[in-house]
Amino acid sequence: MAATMGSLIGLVNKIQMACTVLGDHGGEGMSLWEALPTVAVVGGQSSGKSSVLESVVGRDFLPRGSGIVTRRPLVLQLHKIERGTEYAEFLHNPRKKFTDFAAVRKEIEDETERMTGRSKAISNRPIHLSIYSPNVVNLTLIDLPGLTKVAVEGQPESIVEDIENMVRSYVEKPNCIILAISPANQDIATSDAIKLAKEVDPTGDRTFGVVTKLDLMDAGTDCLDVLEGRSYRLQHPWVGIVNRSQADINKNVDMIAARRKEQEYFDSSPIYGHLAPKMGSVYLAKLLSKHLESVIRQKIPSLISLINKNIDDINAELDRIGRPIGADGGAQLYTILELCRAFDRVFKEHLDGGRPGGDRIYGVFDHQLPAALKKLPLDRHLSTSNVRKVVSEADGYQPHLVAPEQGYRRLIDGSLGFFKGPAEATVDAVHFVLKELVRKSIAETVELRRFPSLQADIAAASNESLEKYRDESRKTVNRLVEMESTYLTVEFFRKIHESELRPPTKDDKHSNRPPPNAAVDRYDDQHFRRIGQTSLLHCRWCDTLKNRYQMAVVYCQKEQLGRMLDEDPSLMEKRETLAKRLQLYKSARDDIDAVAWK
Ligand SMILES: Nc1nc2c(ncn2[C@@H]2O[C@H](COP(=O)(O)OP(=O)(O)OP(=O)(O)O)[C@@H](O)[C@H]2O)c(=O)[nH]1
Repeated sequence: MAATMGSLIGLVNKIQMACTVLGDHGGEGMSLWEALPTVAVVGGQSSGKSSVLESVVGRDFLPRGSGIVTRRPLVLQLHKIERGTEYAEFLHNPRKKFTDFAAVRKEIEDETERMTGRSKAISNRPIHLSIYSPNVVNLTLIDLPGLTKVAVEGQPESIVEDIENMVRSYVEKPNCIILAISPANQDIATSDAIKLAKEVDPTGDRTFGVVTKLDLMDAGTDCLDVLEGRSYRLQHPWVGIVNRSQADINKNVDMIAARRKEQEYFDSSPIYGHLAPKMGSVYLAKLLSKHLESVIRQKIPSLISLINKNIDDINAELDRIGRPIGADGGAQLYTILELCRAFDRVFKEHLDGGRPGGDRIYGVFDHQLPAALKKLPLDRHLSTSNVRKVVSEADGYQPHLVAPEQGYRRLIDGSLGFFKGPAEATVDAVHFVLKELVRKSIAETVELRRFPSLQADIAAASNESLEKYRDESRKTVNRLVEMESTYLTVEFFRKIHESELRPPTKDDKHSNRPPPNAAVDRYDDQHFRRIGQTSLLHCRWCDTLKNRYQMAVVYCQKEQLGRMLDEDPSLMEKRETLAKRLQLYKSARDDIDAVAWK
């Protein structure tokens, strides 16, 4: 890994900003925020926290005042730029570039109030401030409210504990680098910062001890025991600082001048002179930056795996609840058509194989219909006695030459009438199978799951089509039956006549065909049996009545796109959030890849 130092910290800055957009400030579970190293400035009130931060930055920009000034964590990201004027930017107002740092201070105050009101309450929602300057090192610092021992006027008693809890919630994270500020004019043993640091980081691995107000120590006392690590041992060297005094601030001594003055203090100090190169705010900034980089470097593999895990989790969740759909009409129409195609595929698989259910249609044709046809009372209708009755009623006793035409017509019409029942029942049976398959296909189309309205619409459109096709099928089969009746043409009777006059063939011996001369007796049983059999033969031919069902074609109406794609609003919102998170995690991963493997 040949990543440059600056780019590593720049990367963390970027990911931290992403976390803020994600609303991820730590808390439940292992968040990305918690995985990132940060530097938190901790100390008692008036210990000099703001002063240290400002001298690290080299600018005055933090709110000043008595009592509790810092009431929201301030995430301060320092970005080193090569040249140009320095400026500041807030994440809550990213379009505005601040070049006036007094305005930055004002905005911090205003933004604090926006969250907490004018009260002296505190909030753990951080304010994000980025400062771009040629005079800073890449560093992310978090300014936290000062630890206090007593609540002041207007503050609830719980404030002491609330602040401690908030500060603790930051510094107890194993990735937090603690900048513990203690004023030199107080006993280090009573330092709030050291007390808390000791509690959350007993080995002192991630605590940087900073002693302020060295210039304010009583004459004849010094802080060498602390600065040389004898009073309280930490893994990192202690750094002494001399900030601007209140008098300096009042005189508007500028920061650059203050840094120079600080360096002069150490260089010329008879007590601290030997430590001079390792003292002061400039050195502190470099020390922190270097440490932060080495920490980030170690963290990269675990950061990548955490991001990958988050991406996997979000993808799984999105697969479960569905991915966001486009907002414009064209995209929605496309989505709907895609969904309809998905449904169509499932439905066709049911019909053509791949999924069960379509075979029941063949069952209707192969079993149900033949069984019903077999049960038709044709034998009774065409029994000799009924044939005699029908023929006698239709043609009377008028002698008919060969075939009693009216009688034939009535017998065949009557027989064919029986076919209508099973034919319509077949249409209905197929209709119900198809309807059931539509229901099943909708339920089985995974893509449709999130769109209850579209499901209902597809069901309605499909059923409407099926209903239409049922009517058409009924008409068609009835028409087929009627066509068979009108088939009794002159030709039909001529053929019967011819067969009556034809001399008997060999085959006739085994048939019931009477000898030609029997035709003379027009009223014997043979005659009527023959009429019955001819009618039956004709009707049996009708068994081949073919069903001409057309499978329902399902289509979607283009109208009502919005209504069809309406979803549970909370689900929609969740999906949008997840999609946004996913995008941020992916870009964070890209950033890491770009820095880590450059
Ligand atoms: N002489 C001198 N004064 C200092 C030094 N550090 C801080 N001060 C002064 O001490 C006062 C408090 O300093 P701040 O930097 O505001 O302290 P803080 O810890 O941020 O205070 P709160 O935000 O109120 O908790 C200011 O008047 C500073 O000028 C220092 O090293 N030397």
